[in-house]
Amino acid sequence: MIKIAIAGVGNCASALIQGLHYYGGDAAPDCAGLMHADIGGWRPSDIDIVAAFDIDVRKVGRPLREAVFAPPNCALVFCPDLPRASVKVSMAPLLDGVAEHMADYPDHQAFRPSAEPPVDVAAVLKASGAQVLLSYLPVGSEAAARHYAQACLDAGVAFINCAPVFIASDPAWAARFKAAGLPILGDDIKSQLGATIVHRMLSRLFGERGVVIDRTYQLNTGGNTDFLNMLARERLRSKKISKTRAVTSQIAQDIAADNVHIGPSDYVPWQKDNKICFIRIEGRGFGDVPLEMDLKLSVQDSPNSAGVVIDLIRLARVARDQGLGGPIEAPCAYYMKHPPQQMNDETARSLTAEFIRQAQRQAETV
Ligand SMILES: O=P(O)(O)OC[C@H]1O[C@@H](O)[C@H](O)[C@@H](O)[C@@H]1O
Repeated sequence: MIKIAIAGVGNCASALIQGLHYYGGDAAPDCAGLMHADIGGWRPSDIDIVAAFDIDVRKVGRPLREAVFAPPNCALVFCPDLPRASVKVSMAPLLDGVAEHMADYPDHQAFRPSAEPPVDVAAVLKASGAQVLLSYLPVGSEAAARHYAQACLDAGVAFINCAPVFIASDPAWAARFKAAGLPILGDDIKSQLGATIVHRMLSRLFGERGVVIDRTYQLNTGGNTDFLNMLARERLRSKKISKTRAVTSQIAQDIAADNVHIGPSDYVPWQKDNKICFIRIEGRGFGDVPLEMDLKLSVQDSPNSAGVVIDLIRLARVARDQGLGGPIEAPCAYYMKHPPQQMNDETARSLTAEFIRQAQRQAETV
């Protein structure tokens, strides 16, 4: 089994945990909806959650199978019956890992930090036997993200950083993971078929077809706690950088910062976990003649993220077994918005495929 721990029992954790059970049962024998059924001999049903951390009184102390459906979680329920055996959610140190603006909206006013004393994260990781920690902290949780990264180093655990806090892409942190012989995959999850991958692919297409991009925007609205938290503009610094670089790295020519606007745009409570993205690209083609493209994408945000995380967990385990420390470059570039090294998605995909093929070969010879 691949033993994982989860920091942050929000909508993304809900979708992932439902997915683990969904793909472990008879519901999807053909594995439709997965990018990879098997990575290095590991299937989704081989993933076991051995520890979970949160701070919300409605989740802490409860079995994870119940906590994932506790408010304010609102992810689509596509697999309601989760197995009985499940860990209890531990109280994490508060730090800055608390979403903002919850007092302003009725659905969120019941939020309180649990009165339970916070656990020692590294000690819980060690005692649970976790091999990989997944960070689903709210945007802007700079101190909390570093706390979990340090706990991974202390406990000998691989780290997957789904949040837009720069750890894998910070050379100092990357070096510390490398020295410890522990893989790190980050930063900021790029969803399975979401705003970033679509905007990147289209930006690249313009360049490949000789069309100059003059201006572009990506506006996103949603109604989950992630979007609520992002109303706090001061928490958005890294997120804006991450999302913007993910796209501008794919634009063939230099483009002035003023001509690119990418970000979370508004919180619309009734949208719940439905994220709606509007992309506009204005360019000039043959004869300098203008053209423009508008696109609307509507997705369920959390399953869209889980479709990527389910690969990353298995890649982290494979890398850990191979003794690879530090950021694993190709999967970081393929699955994350702000990797240590940006690549185009075609290159990142083929290098990741090669990494998986090698892991498969090793699994077959064992
Ligand atoms: O759709 P994109 O642009 O790839 O971004 C997706 C992800 O971005 C992360 O920052 C969010 O916290 C996730 O919930 C989300 O799935």
